[in-house]
Amino acid sequence: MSYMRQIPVREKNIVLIGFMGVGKTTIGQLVAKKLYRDFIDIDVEIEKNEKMLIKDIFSKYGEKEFRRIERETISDICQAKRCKVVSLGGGAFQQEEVRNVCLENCIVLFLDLSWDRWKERLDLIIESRPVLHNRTLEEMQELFNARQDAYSKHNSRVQTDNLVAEEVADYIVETLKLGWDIYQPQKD
Ligand SMILES: Nc1ncnc2c1ncn2[C@@H]1O[C@H](COP(=O)(O)OP(=O)(O)OP(=O)(O)O)[C@@H](O)[C@H]1O
Ligand SMILES: O=C(O)C1=C[C@@H](O)[C@@H](O)[C@H](O)C1
Ligand SMILES: [Mg+2]
Repeated sequence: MSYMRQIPVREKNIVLIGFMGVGKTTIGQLVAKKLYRDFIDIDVEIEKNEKMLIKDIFSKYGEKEFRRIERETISDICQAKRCKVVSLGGGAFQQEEVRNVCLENCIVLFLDLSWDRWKERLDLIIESRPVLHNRTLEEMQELFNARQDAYSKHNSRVQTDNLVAEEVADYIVETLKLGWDIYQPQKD
């Protein structure tokens, strides 16, 4: 067995996962502010490093290349940084390597939102999410359902259906401070 240096819990990065549009970016920023931590949004990091919008990376290089860049960006940040709040892109947790690096080094919080509430947000997000382009609503629902299995690997889940972003952020801060519902997920 390889020797792994334990990261003290209070220094671990807090990573937010969940389907696109559930609020990872919005809520991650709020949580970071409340905990006096720096905030890192992986989509923003990628756009900064590549000097391109994500939708242009998709159209110029394709999704496979985007996923490679995404995987490397997350891996570097999750292993090198401490005490950050990190919001992932909605598809990142589909990659096993991303799940492993996050669950080994960070506290992973799943932002859960029902399909019915999610549908109401579609107009807000569709333009900048190429994965949703050219899909019918039924196909989006299939993708939503297909991704839930990967999101089930987390250390804690927050049901966000009836909460505004500020309330979700407050709930997360309380959860972390009081150690509510933080558990180890089953291995893949
Ligand atoms: N709890 C909430 N209640 C209502 N609206 C919200 C809530 N959280 C986020 N929103 C709104 O939903 C939209 C999408 O939020 P956001 O960009 O934070 O999602 P995301 O999870 O980061 O998506 P992606 O995976 O694509 O990066 C924004 O317009 C945001 O204002
Ligand atoms: O859910 C997805 O597959 C994506 C979500 C966004 O955050 C971006 O990472 C990108 O648009 C892909
Ligand atoms: Mg986001």
